[in-house]
Amino acid sequence: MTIRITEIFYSIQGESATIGYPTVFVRLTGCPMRCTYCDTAYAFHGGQKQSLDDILAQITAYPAKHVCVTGGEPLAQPACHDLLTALCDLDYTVSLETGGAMDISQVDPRVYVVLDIKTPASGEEPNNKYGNLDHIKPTDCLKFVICGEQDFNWSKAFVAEHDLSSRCDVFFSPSAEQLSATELADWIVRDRLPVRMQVQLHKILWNDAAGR
Ligand SMILES: C[S@@+](CC[C@H](N)C(=O)[O-])C[C@H]1O[C@@H](n2cnc3c(N)ncnc32)[C@H](O)[C@@H]1O
Ligand SMILES: Nc1nc2[nH]cc(C(=O)O)c2c(=O)[nH]1
Ligand code: SF4
Ligand SMILES: [Mg+2]
Repeated sequence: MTIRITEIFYSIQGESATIGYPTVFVRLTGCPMRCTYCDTAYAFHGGQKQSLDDILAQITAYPAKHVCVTGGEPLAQPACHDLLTALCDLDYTVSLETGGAMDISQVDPRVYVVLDIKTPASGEEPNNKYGNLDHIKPTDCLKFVICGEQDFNWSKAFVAEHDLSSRCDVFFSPSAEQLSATELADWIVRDRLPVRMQVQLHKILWNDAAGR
């Protein structure tokens, strides 16, 4: 069994509930979606097929307790499930970044799922698998990457309609260089929304296109 990998690197978690923790990132190659703002298009193609043992050896070489499995779309490769379970068995705190086009029901329940709900301006809203919301645990996160005021209004209505904030942490994040973080924060405060504001910490720290 092999998994196609774009990169494995050690950095500081820049997003969602485990922000700030030293973390090993495993970026799987390939994605069925094409979000307008995607900062990781370099992971759509290429990469290298690697065995689970080789992947685990690279991860365990770093002194981190946290592993973030991301992409591309990690769940587009079925063997991602074996990787997630192997990492949980090694007692890592494992988070999975997923874009919501794939079924999350078979993800190891020890994994912290970060499920991105694609907004209209992402261009991928029709590909949201809304049945995934039935499998969200209180320890998971939902994330909305917001490109502008229409996205904000859509996300606000969606959170209210499904009472998402009572189910788990909900993050609103500005699409980098497209919407000002201050403006988004002002809207959240103005409308008294029960959501968590997030900016991508790694872009503030290193101004990388994708993060490291
Ligand atoms: C690169 S994706 C990989 C995982 C998965 N494909 C997904 O979309 O969740 C990781 C996270 O980065 C976010 N992201 C990508 N480009 C972004 C940008 N320009 N600004 C803010 N967040 C971005 C995505 O929405 C997603 O939450
Ligand atoms: N530092 C850093 N934190 C991240 N958290 C989620 C990331 C991702 O690309 O999924 C990411 C990333 O690319 N870099
Ligand atoms: S789903 Fe994730 S990796 Fe795929 S295009 Fe959208 S942001 Fe990029
Ligand atoms: Mg990134």
